[in-house]
Amino acid sequence: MKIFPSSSIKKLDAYTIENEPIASIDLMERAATALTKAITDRWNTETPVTIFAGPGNNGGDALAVARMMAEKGYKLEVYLFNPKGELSPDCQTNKELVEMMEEVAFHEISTQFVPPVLTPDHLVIDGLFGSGLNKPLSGGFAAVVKYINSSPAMVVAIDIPSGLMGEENTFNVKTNIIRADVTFSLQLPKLAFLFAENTEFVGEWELLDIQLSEDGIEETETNYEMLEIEEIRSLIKPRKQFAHKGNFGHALLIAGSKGMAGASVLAARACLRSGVGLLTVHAPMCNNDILQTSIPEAIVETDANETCFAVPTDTDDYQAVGIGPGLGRNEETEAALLEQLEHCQAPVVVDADALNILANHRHALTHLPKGSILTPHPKELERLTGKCQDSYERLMKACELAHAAHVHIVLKGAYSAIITPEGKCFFNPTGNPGMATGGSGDVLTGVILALLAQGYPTEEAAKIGTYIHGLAGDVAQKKQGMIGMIASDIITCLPTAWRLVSE
Ligand SMILES: NC(=O)C1=CN([C@@H]2O[C@H](COP(=O)(O)OP(=O)(O)OC[C@H]3O[C@@H](n4cnc5c(N)ncnc54)[C@H](O)[C@@H]3O)[C@@H](O)[C@H]2O)[C@@H](O)CC1
Ligand SMILES: Nc1ncnc2c1ncn2[C@@H]1O[C@H](COP(=O)(O)OP(=O)(O)O)[C@@H](O)[C@H]1O
Ligand SMILES: [K+]
Repeated sequence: MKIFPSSSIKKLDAYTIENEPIASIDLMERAATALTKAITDRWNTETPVTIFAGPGNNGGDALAVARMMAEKGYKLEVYLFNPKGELSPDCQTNKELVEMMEEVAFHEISTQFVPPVLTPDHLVIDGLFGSGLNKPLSGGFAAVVKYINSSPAMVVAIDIPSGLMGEENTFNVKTNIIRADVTFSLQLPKLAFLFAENTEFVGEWELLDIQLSEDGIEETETNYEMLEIEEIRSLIKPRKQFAHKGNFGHALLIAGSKGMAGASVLAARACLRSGVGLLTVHAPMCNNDILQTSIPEAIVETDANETCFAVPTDTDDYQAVGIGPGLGRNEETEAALLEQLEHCQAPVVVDADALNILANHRHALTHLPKGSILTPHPKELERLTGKCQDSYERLMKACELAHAAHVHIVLKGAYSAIITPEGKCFFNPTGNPGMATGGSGDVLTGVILALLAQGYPTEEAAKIGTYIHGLAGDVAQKKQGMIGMIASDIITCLPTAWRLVSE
């Protein structure tokens, strides 16, 4: 599913109007019908409703919703803010329609606004501004937003909370943005919904289908997309009847140190549960017995060092290498890692301590093996790129790094972003906060390593791996609950996740 910047949404709207064809006012009617259904499904006619409409088409939507809800018997009060005496044509039409309805208490505000009483029973519908917002709210509009935010009422935002920009909010005035409980967004999500710091404004969000032109969506370019199960399913290669383990690659995992054998065990198990033909784990001598007993399916190659990775190994026989989980950061490991990466031909998944070491040797980032993937969580990314003020800036910096180093990046978190060197970002919808537990990232490294070893192109390996990892987390959450689940449960649920997307 594509995610468009606000500038493209207007064009898409126009494309639909021209090519469906449909009159602009009828498209608004369609949006209002979907909005009214979504609202009336959740709140009954007993709910006192106060609607705040702005001068543009977001306000037009709100006024049309007011009319439709009044026709269903809701008791409504409507405030239309028109400080410049200028409404969009469709907003004007809907104003005239709602003004005529006796059952609606309608107020058009041009200067003085006496705020209505809002109780915890009230439902506020926010239709002040939508995707047409072009600067942070200020003055009278900011005052209205603050009033709504300070009230105890439930708030539903139409399309996007008023005051929130669709993409960048780094320099926005946070107190002047509506804090919605629910946002009903039209057709497609906004990029801003995917950032942690905006949940306080967006609340729970739901998409409403208003049948914007499929051709228009297809033709309009965007750098942002949400992964969907159909795409992942189409990427997974079926196994041939006479397939043998040689067809599924030999992966090398360089992981673990004294006290952190667990990270290597988790990554190795996840790799084996993701279809790899053979797996060799390179580990310090002290972890040999642990690995041999806990993962009989893996081959263990011991480092000459007792406690950490210190001697680079030959990678010629491997199709992919995973490096980092539980590696530690001592000097010997640092030197070994840099040398290992310099001489490696196969694509590498670089995670955890390997990323932290690279943060101190940024020059090495630019000559990673072709097809490599970095899998940082936000803190690891900032060690590589420098501090970021918010998720948008972090995403932009990750894009710059992917471009400069010519690597793919999986920026982890809720809605993990898979970023290509060309600047495309694919957001992952699977996963849940139960995965915010030590070791979950090691599992992801193992899954992506297995896919690279099987010969999946880098972008596909990152997409499939991230999606499956989150899906396994969702299956684990259903079985164990968010609080009780641990990273090993994600591994246990990988087979079910694979079945869900491949059968
Ligand atoms: N995209 C779609 O698919 C559809 C969009 N519709 C609605 O139309 C909305 C977009 O409508 P518009 O483009 O008219 O945009 P808005 O309704 O967001 O308002 C834009 C107007 O507000 C002014 N404005 C922008 N920022 C301001 C600020 N900080 N302070 C004061 N005034 C400001 C602009 O100059 C313009 O006049 C969507 O959010 C949605 O609710 C629906 O009616 C139909 C379909
Ligand atoms: N709230 C969440 N929603 C979805 N996925 C999450 C959430 N929290 C964590 N995850 C996923 O769990 C993994 C955590 O990785 P990481 O932080 O590296 O953990 P660790 O270092 O403990 O292995 C990532 O893949 C991340 O996307
Ligand atoms: K709004």
